[in-house]
Amino acid sequence: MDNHTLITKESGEIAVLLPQINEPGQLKSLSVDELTSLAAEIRQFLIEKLSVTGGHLASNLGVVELTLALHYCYNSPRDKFIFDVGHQAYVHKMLTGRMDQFDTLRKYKGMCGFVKRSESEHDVWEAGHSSTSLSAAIGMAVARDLKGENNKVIAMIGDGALTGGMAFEALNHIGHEQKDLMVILNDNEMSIAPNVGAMHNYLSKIRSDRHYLRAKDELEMMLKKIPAIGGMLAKTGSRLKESLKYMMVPGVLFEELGLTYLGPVDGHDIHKLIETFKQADNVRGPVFVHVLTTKGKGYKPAEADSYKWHGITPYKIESGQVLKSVGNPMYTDVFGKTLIELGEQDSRIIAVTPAMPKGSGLIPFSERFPDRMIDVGIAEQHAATMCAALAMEGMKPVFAVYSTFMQRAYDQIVHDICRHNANVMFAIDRAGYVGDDGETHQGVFDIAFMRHIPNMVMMMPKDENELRHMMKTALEYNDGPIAYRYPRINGLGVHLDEELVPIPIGKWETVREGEGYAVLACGPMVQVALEAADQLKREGIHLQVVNARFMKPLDEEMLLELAENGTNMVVLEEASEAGSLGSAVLEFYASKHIFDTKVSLMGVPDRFIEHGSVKEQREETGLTAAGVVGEIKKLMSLHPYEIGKTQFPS
Ligand SMILES: Cc1ncc(C[n+]2csc(CCOP(=O)(O)OP(=O)(O)O)c2C)c(N)n1
Ligand SMILES: CC(=O)[C@@H](O)[C@H](O)COP(=O)(O)O
Ligand SMILES: [Mg+2]
Repeated sequence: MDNHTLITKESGEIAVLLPQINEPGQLKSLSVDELTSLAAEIRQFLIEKLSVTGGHLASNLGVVELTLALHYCYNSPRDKFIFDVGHQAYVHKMLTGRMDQFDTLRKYKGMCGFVKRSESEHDVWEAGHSSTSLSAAIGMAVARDLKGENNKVIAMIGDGALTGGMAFEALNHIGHEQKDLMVILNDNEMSIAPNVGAMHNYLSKIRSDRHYLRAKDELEMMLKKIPAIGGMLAKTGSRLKESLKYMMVPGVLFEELGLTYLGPVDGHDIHKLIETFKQADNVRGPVFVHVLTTKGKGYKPAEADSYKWHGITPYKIESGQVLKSVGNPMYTDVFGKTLIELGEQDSRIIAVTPAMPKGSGLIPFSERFPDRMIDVGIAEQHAATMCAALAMEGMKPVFAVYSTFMQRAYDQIVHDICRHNANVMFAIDRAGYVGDDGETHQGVFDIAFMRHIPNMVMMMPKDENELRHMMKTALEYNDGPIAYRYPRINGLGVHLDEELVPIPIGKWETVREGEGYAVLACGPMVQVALEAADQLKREGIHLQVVNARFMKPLDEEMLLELAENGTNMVVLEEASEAGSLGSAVLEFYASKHIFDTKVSLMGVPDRFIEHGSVKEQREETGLTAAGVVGEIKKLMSLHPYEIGKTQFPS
């Protein structure tokens, strides 16, 4: 593709430098002024491309100069660039030969929204989940030294990602190991939401305090002037130096951890960035470079509200108007609204979010009950254990968490919540396929890793109205942890009951009568099964559809009844086929020594499912009405059932 066509005329500006960049080595011949012009062209490109595809605009606009300076100063892929989360690597992708793929960003079979090793040799570390970069950096540095190589290892971590426990664990180890590596803190004072926590407060102090902002060199010069002569005076001198350091040297916390702190440096000033990296190159051991950036830099709407523009759907460039498809309320919205209703009734309810207040639909709740919504930062493990303690003190915590991020808290769920049998309610959002974020974010493992834990109750609603009833069920359940999981899609637009009635624990419902063959489905798959039943009905086949709304406990009575009737069945779920509801059904029959019942599994196969729309992901894995029809017909041919015992109205 001709790179000259990359920048449209819409902006009236034509890119001059950008079309010439096919690989990062070409940057080295540019002057700082040219790099600055290139930064403007990159921004224009991103603003235009993402207006069509959507994506993580604000984070990427903030790191344009930083990424340019890194590629200018170092030699990727020999030097290893590790991007934390990996949502802010668009500029890196542009500079490493992928400019022509931006029209396919996050699209099915298109370019991934995160760092992806199969896309480029310059992508050395994949992520999607936060706070892994520092562990990756020390791992690569140790390996480099053992291999006797001498490349640089550079981790770029955001201030949000720095709130994650893993990052602290890694810093602790990095300071101990004293390997040569560079940690770049991209501090834009934002996680997705405004950042939280004591570390955030500490960084803000460095940012804003004029004393702290003094150049470190200047301070060191001052300190050197304190006489270094023997005896009392020397002792006093060194104590004084230490005190002054604590008072005046920025980043002393990182210095005390064993990293050389450089900064804070303006992350939009390429000249200063280059100077700082040169300085860093002269340091032995780990260096911590504190870079200050503005999230959304260069696009007014994104600068003004980077929260909204963190991950954005397509928009109009001129007005910044976001083009959202109108549809039924999302499950998340119904969750948020219902939580307020329940919160009015029960003051013990406390919502806990690990850094996803808006994504989890909790903003209205936090506005209504400011003291009862806690954002703990990117700290899923801590959130889970804290919820256990809240519950043990008589509160009713709702751990609102994306399925994928809950993976972080597995041990805390086992050890602190389930073992204590604490009354924690889990609101597991993004359960099932999530669409354009792709494989790192799919919510398809939680049934498998939750249902085997003693004391856990787990359910999934067939529609948003049932979600409301499940939330009431959870609130009234006082026998231990209970989870309701729901997908990242619009609801069905069903009527929402005002009066909420608890559902009997472990009771499934038959939503369509049938004979001989049944689909046991959960969540949105119930709708898919009903569509399949409609298609089969036209062929005279009466498929029973069961809303298997409890993943644990199972409706054993219904399962025994189905077996007694000789019903052959498909278990349909948007969850890993291994270990989820289908496995639970098979385990149940095996435990009862029932081996005649034919059970076929339709779930997510044993591989990671890439980005695309939810529809495409379902099609790829056969979780569609057509897929169910095919599977039922296969069952019919392998295990014919004598149809005709029951009469159905036509
Ligand atoms: C374990 C985990 N929890 C939550 C998230 C969701 N998440 C993605 S980016 C992000 C904010 C990261 O903030 P920061 O590192 O400062 O990057 P910025 O977008 O500000 O550049 C969050 C909370 C995640 N990716 N991983
Ligand atoms: C990078 C990241 O992890 C988040 O920004 C994520 O993309 C948010 O996903 P939702 O759009 O589902 O809230
Ligand atoms: Mg940030």
